[in-house]
Amino acid sequence: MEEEVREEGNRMFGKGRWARAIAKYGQYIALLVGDKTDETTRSKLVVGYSNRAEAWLKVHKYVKALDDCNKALELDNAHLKSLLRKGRALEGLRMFQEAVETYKEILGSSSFDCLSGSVRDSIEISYENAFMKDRQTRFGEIENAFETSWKLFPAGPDMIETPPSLEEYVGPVEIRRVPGMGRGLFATRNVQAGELLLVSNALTTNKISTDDRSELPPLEKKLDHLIYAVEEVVRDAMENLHDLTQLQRLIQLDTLGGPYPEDSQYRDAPPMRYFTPVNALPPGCKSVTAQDMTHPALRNEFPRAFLRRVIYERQIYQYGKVLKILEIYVLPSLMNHSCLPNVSVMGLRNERFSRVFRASRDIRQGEELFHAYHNIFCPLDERRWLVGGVLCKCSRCSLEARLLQECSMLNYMASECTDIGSHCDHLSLSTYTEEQLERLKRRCITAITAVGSLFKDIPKLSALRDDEKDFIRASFVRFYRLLLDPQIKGLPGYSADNLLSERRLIANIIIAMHTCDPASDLALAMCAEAAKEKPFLYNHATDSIEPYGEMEVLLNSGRRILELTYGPELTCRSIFKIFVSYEGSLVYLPF
Ligand SMILES: C[S@@+](CC[C@H](N)C(=O)[O-])C[C@H]1O[C@@H](n2cnc3c(N)ncnc32)[C@H](O)[C@@H]1O
Repeated sequence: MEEEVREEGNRMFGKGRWARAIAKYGQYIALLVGDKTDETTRSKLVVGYSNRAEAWLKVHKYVKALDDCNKALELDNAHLKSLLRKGRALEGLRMFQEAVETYKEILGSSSFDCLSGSVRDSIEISYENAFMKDRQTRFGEIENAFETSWKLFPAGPDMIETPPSLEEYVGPVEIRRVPGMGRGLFATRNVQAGELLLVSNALTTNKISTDDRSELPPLEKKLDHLIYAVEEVVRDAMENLHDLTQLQRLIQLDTLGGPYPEDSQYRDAPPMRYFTPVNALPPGCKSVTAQDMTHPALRNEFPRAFLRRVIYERQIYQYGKVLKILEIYVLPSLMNHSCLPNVSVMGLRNERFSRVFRASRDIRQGEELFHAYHNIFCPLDERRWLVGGVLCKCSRCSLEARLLQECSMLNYMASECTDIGSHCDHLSLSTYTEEQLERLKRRCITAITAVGSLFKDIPKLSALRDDEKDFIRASFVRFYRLLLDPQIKGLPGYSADNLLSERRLIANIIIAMHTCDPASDLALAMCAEAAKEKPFLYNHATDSIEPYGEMEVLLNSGRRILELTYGPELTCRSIFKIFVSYEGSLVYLPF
């Protein structure tokens, strides 16, 4: 009788009807328990628990799967299928260290050699993957993941199409309150340029199809998606209480928008353990507890109106338009913005939308961490309100605001830059007549010359430090970008030699560009179509331009440029997107 029930369970499993299979295996187990002393019954029970575990795995109920595996292993501690399923359940719970131990047990078992070659191979691969993920979670060792995936493909920009899947990592980072700015992230120790700070995966993402003509406006869809995502995570965590971490992260949903004094109850600086993977918690530090569940966010009590406003304000004020994609990152959402960021962000379009945060220069212990929310290569007026609808308080904006007030010529150049930009934004250059292009080009050339002389002729500007000059010049990058546009090629009256005289600026800007995502796009646009002739490299140390010919040399020079920019102690050996530009050619450098 019980065998019929088990077979029915197997049939349901074979048809992919997981819930039915789980119920049938449950029935099977219920018919057997009570008489565990009998050897045959014990082995039947092992199969029952183990099969149900497999069905739980199919529906991603890892705690339940783990529980069934443990019950099976209590009865037969050498049952390989149960050990294997236990390993997968532990991986599902992101408990990689325990998963590694479990796979090790299988590899060391006497019956391992009796398995078929392909099963042995797949177990070895599972072990290696879990090992790699464990190292990623605890030590931020993500280089292996890159190397493995990158090695599979030929070098070149295509590499970005195959980004590896990464586990989350929390490095030397802590949350602190920042006067007048809510909370921020800070370095807990001295960090070298290039060091990994965080790897975060999106809590939820929402793609909005552009040609969707349904009645619902995109914003409403995002809201629905967000609410659905909140409900899903809450529901899942309620059923699966070991996985409270994700739920805890929802506390941070309010960081999506600007400051809301009336919502101050939501705006605590939460403890880091909410964000730290279980295996990476310091000894003695407890993971999330049921007590932590008292926060309104965790009971999904964010009012819809609140979420709506959060999304509206982010969309309209921060970006000035409705975004096509909404991704929610929790810990990174506590990082404030600066137009002089010290953190670079690399977004991977893998299935979990991983974001990799690294120090883009040396950072001292206790220093606040900033990344750039938006394109920082435009004049102050275009940047200042892009920080969630509030005025940017970063040091670059403050200095620039003062200088623009005091220096009418700089002010004029800023409006000229914005005006020139509007030509590119609103009307594709390809629709311009020859004459219009020529006029635009001349304006750019005049502007470049004028910006160059500002820093020589105006005492307030010539007195600035070199780095301050550079970041103010970076606000006028558009002039250069336009001249590198294929539509405006030729440049009679403004030869490559002239441009080269501005190469120090260009080199600096390009180096700065990879410190933030949107700017990297700009670098790409700026460089992609440009001359592929002999490239040059700006050498900070000698303040000179060095010609390079060979790709091999370029790879080395990419590493060198980082060393020169960030200091010789650079130890980072991971993959970086580096744009090295010399008269505009682009190289995508893995190292
Ligand atoms: C993604 S959150 C960052 C975390 C935020 N400080 C918090 O406590 O939730 C973005 C918000 O932080 C504040 N903020 C971040 N960078 C800022 C900056 N440079 N100037 C002024 N406000 C900033 C703004 O209120 C912005 O809407």
